[in-house]
Amino acid sequence: MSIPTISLSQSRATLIAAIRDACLSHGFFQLTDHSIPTSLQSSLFGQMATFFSRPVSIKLHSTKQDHIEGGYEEFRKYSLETGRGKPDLNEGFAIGPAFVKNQWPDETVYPELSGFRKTCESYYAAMHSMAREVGGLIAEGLGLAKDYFEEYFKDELAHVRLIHYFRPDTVAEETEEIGAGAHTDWTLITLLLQDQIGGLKVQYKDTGEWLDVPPTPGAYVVNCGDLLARFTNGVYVSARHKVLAPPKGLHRYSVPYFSDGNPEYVVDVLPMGSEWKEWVGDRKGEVPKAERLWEPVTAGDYFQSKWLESASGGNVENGLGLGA
Ligand SMILES: O=C(O)CCC(=O)C(=O)O
Ligand SMILES: [Fe+2]
Repeated sequence: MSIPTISLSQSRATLIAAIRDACLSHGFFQLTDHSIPTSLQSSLFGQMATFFSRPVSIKLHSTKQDHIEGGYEEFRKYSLETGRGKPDLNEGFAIGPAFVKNQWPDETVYPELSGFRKTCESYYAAMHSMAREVGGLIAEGLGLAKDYFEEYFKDELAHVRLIHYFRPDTVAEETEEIGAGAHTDWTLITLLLQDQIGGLKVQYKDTGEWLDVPPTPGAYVVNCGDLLARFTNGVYVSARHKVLAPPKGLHRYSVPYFSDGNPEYVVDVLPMGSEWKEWVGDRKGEVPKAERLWEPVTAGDYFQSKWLESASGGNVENGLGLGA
């Protein structure tokens, strides 16, 4: 059993149906034959390796100042698994849209980082278009117009997060350590690029089994987030996933694009089209209010509440920011 791999170069109808099946079963799939250039992916990985290899004191100069901004996020800053009580073994660099403050490293002071900002901005723009494209395919699969989510994507407060996972010397090899604790994403969809190290696992809702998401060069791992689950009243799966810490000496790099939406957008059960009937059996038509699983929420409020939960210490007994 593994998550499906779906090629973007097939007939639109087949593609839409394949994505819908994946959203209904695993909530995860890999997308191949997309239009993101390999050269952009490799320059991004190159820039990430250079940035994260700088001393912490330098990286701290570009520390992110609040939840919507971009910038450096220290090792062990977050704990994604509610109640696990331990911080995740990763550091990151968040990139927000141009209308928020991004704490870029000063490339005149650190010439080794020249091109970092430009590469990150190109990558962000490419991911925003890809998210809109995938959003269109998902909308059509729900029997809605292709541009149904346009208002959601307009002035979207999405973030790309450059992530660097490693096991510090102080953490024994034999301990089972977690790079990112089990969680669901807070997004409509997430588009993730991962390197060849592996360690990402997704829980299959029917059996509880943890399935590997095997590294596939250049492919995007796409998953449904909590907002897509809310839009579909829980029919599309926002699956739990986690990342194991790499073995000592190995470094894993991954890059999710979190489609968190326009902060003002109200997320509520969709007016599902006629096809909804055919593929969801007895849950047909517009889902009656009495059966709704969640109350409407703005995308911005949802993002803020989840961010505070993972960063405030809510998931870690003695607070966060413990440093490496
Ligand atoms: O690094 C990965 O493979 C996944 C990261 C992730 O799930 C997250 O940051 O939400
Ligand atoms: Fe995630």
